[in-house]
Amino acid sequence: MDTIIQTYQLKKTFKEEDIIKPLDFSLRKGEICALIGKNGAGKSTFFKMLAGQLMPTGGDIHLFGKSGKEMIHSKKRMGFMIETPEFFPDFTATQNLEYFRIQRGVIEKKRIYEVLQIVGLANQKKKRFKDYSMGMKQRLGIALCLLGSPDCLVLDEPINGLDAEGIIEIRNLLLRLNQEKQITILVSSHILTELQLLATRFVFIKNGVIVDDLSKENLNDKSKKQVQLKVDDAAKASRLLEQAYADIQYKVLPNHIITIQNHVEKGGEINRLLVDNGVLVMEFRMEALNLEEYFLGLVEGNEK
Ligand SMILES: Nc1ncnc2c1ncn2[C@@H]1O[C@H](COP(=O)(O)OP(=O)(O)OP(=O)(O)O)[C@@H](O)[C@H]1O
Repeated sequence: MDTIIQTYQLKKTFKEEDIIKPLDFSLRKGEICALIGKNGAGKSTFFKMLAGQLMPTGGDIHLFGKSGKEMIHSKKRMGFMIETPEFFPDFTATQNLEYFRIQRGVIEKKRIYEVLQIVGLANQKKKRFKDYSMGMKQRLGIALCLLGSPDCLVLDEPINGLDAEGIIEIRNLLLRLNQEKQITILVSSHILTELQLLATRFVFIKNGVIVDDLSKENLNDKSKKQVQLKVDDAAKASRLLEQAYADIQYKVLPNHIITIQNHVEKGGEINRLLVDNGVLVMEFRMEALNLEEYFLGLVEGNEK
């Protein structure tokens, strides 16, 4: 079974507003898939439907190939962290996990020590939860997800609010879980760069719609620099560019600015082409593409 999560036309409406538009998504075994979207894009709503915390308005969910009542068994193979769990502030990690172990019916007590070992909290046995750093709190949340020995983790913004050190801790932990324990991971964030070093696949969500779905390699290609030009006649410059390069990818932005996403290595040649044909080039620069704006479609302009 290579597909772990599959949704078919999954939809959620709140008060007649479509928060998740009919959405087809699949998570394949072994992936670390990042779901990237601004606040309010619908990430938590989507995850809550996967976890069974929210009833979909329409569509279907399959987990490990099972849906409906049969999905109960598949759920046991999943670990969800949708909101930071309510841990007892005066309890230690062990005491907190013992409470949830009993509540969730995990038989083996020794599993607590195993998961604390995995998340690197085994040597913090005496510290109370309220004295934990944000990173440690998140790691305990992940330890709780791991109690039932899941094959797949679904984590909603586990890096949110962490400092640089905390981000590295969680990133390394998730990489280890994926590589050493073969756990498939679906993780969300509203900041692409937080997950850029972690994920193998990037899915961008905007207003409840998946607007792009890229492998790590595709994303790296897109991260290349772009050329930005300010000209006196954007329409003429566009015509010249299209005549010279049939496959050119560019956008015309307000104020006669043109950005070019491919052929960036030919910057000098492009400049000469425009100038030789009577276009005044007032500014010419190479800049890194703001991937988040690009993928979430925030950049205004006439996309070719
Ligand atoms: N129970 C609810 N009733 C009505 N509207 C809701 C409810 N839950 C979420 N929404 C709305 O759905 C939209 C998506 O919210 P959601 O929490 O899924 O977004 P998100 O991408 O996870 O963002 P964030 O990172 O801010 O949590 C928001 O506009 C939110 O106000």
